Amino acid sequence: MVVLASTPAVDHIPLLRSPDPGDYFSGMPVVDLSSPGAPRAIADACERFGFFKLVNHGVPADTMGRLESEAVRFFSLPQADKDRSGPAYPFGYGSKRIGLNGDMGWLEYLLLAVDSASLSGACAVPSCALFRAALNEYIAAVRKVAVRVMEAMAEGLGIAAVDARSGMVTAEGSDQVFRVNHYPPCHALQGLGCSATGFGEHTGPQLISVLRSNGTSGLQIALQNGQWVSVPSDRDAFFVNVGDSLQVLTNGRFKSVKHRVVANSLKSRVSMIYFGGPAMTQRIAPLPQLLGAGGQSLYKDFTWGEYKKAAYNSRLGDSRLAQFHR
Ligand SMILES: C=C1C[C@]23C[C@@]1(O)CC[C@H]2[C@@]12CC[C@H](O)[C@@](C)(C(=O)O1)[C@H]2[C@@H]3C(=O)O
Ligand SMILES: O=C(O)CCC(=O)C(=O)O
Ligand SMILES: [Fe+2]
Repeated sequence: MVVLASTPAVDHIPLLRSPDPGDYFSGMPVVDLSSPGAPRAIADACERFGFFKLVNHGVPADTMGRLESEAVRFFSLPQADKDRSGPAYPFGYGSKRIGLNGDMGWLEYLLLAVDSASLSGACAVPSCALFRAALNEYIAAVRKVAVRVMEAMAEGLGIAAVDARSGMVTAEGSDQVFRVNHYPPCHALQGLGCSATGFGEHTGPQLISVLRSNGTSGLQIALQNGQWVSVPSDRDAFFVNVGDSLQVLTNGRFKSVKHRVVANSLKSRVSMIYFGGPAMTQRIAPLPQLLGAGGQSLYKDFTWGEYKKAAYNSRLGDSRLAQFHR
C-alpha cells in the first residue's frame, strides 16, 4: 500500500480507519460508586457490555496526576535510558512489540508486577524514587477500587462477596499486573483517513482491569453486535473491563469485552491499567450459585496458571476462551 511504503515509521503496525466523531459511544454506562444503586448498575453493565465508566471512586486526582506526570517524565527520557529499563518480558520497558508472538502497536510501555502489598521490589521499575512512590500510592488506591467493584459485582448478582471470591485479586500469591502505556502522536498518518493501531483488539485474560487515561481518546470497545465504538476520555474516571476469567466465574453472564486502542495523529495518550488476576493455582470455574437450572458449566475446568500460559502463547486478537469452551 502506498501509505505504508511512504511511511517507514509505521512499518509493521496494522492500520485502522480513523474514528469519526459519530463513532463516540453515547450509551456508555456510568456508575457512581458512592451510590446505593452501584451494585445493580455494575452487574447490569457487565452483562450488557462487560465495560463501564466509574465515577465518585474516591481516588484523589493528585494520586492519578502524580503518576501521570512521572510517566510522562519517564517516556520523555532518551531512548537509550528507557531501554535500560527493558526488556518488557517478563517485566520492564517495551516499545512497539506486544507480547512474544509478533503483535505490534504504536506505543511504548512499562509492564510491572505487583505483589499483594505493593509494587514488587524485584521488578524493573525505572530507578527513580519519585516514580516508584507515585506508582505505589496509585496502585494501593486502584487495588482498593478493584476490590470494592468486585464486591459490588457480587452484591449485584445476589451473592455474598466471600462466595463470589472478590478477595481473589488481593489474596496471598494473587497475580496482579500493572501497565503504563504511552501512545505518541502518529504524525505520519495525519489527514490520510487511517490511523495506526495503538493496541490491537483483544480481551483481558484476568478477572478485571481498571483503566485510567489522560484526556486523549483512542480506546474503543466492541459492542455485542460487533460494532466498534469510541470511548470518550475522562481523566477523572476509571474504566472497568470484565476479563475472560470473570466471564468464566459468572458462567458467561458477564461478558469479557473486546477492546483496542487507535493512535491519535496529534496528541499523546497515556493510560495506566491495573489487571487483577488470582493466584496461579486458583481454580477458575463458574460459581455454583450461577450455574442455573441445568447446573452445567459452559467451560472446562482450569487454573489461572494454565489459562495465563495459554494466553501468553497466543496472539493478541486470538479468542483465548474458545479452547476452554465445553
Ligand atoms: C500478545 C499478548 C500480549 C499479552 C499476552 C499475549 O500473549 C496475549 C494477552 C495480552 C495481554 C492483554 C491484557 C494485558 O495488557 C496483558 C499484560 C495481559 O495480561 O494479557 C497483555 C499481555 C502482554 O502485553 O504481555
Ligand atoms: O491503553 C489503553 O487505553 C488500553 C490498553 C489495553 O487494553 C491493555 O493494555 O490491555
Ligand atoms: Fe486491554
